[in-house]
Amino acid sequence: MDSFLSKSAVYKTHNCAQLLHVPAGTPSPSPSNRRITCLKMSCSSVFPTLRTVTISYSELKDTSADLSMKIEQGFGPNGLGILSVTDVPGYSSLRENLLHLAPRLASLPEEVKKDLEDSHSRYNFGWSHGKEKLESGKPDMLKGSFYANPVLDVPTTETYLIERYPSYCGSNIWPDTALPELEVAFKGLGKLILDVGLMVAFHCDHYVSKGMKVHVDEGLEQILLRSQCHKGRLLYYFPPQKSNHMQDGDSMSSWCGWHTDHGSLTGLTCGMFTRDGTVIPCPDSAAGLYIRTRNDQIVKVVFGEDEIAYQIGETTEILSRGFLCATPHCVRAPNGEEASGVERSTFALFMQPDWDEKLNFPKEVHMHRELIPSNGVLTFGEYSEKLLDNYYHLKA
Ligand SMILES: O=C(O)CCC(=O)C(=O)O
Ligand SMILES: [Fe+2]
Repeated sequence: MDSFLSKSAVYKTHNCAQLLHVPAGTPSPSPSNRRITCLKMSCSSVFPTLRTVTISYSELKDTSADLSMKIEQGFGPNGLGILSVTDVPGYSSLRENLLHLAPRLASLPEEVKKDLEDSHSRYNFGWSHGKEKLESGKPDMLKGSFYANPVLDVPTTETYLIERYPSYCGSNIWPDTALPELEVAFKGLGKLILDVGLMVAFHCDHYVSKGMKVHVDEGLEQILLRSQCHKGRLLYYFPPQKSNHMQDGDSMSSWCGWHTDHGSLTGLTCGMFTRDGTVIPCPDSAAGLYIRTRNDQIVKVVFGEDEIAYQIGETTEILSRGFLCATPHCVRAPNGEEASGVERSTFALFMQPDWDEKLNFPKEVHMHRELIPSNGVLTFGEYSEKLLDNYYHLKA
């Protein structure tokens, strides 16, 4: 296991760190006989730009296909923690329809957005702006989010569950009058990303089961299939203001701070850049999604508009004992004169275990160790509420 988790090799050429990827496909105890190839990339900014590993929808649908190699290249210990799925039928129009609604939602009158807020769930349903803390501890004013469960409007009516796990067991809040199109567009895209995500999960289980014993009920696919608390997030990044550009952390994470998603698997659309709601090419090629690799290299990651990207969350890294690795990421805002007025909209689907799913944490956990009780057992809902305490104000 140790050598399987060995780091990828990095060397420098022309001032540009080249990430060498070590493909395998079978968790191998011996890295020495692996073939080494270099991923396609360009060096348009100080940081190299890497293309995601891709899997086509038809490959993914084939349950007899062995995609272990691609799963390892994307999600394994030497991967970036991201891969993308191409040619998903119906995806492009669902993405465009929903992303166009983000600037419209953000520009609704303040009193209308206030009615879409839900403090009880710590703003994990409906509209959320300026409620999360940045790395600096200041409120995050740079992005607005709209959260909803794309599958269930009312996951439960049990009061004790809603009290215990407010961020998952609450109900959706839709802007029925102000933006009635949002509900259909959000649910349509969210459900499609979930369906494709379940296929990705099937192949992840296949890959992990080559390296460790995975109980039938405890694989990623089954955990996600029985979950009632997947959460979609429509994100709108406000145009960067020169004044708050550098003050909150470094310019790298100027739109969204460094973090790892805490759930199981996150589906992500390619961001759409607009100015006053009209789609534009991004004027700064350095703007967008960045990832920190396993050996602390920072790379810009790109994938096509018509592809759905998937990232591994912390819970999967823990439960798969590191065979699938979560990845720290952030979003960089555009810089320069031409960046004025540039907005970015995107959608993330956080696929995660059910609130009462018991997580058996391994003895040695390298993240959030302080949250895990001595018997190593916590429900996913308990684990998440503890994590939320770090990002929002503590519950009264
Ligand atoms: O905006 C993006 O591309 C990423 C958003 C993200 O990382 C998140 O919502 O967790
Ligand atoms: Fe994220």
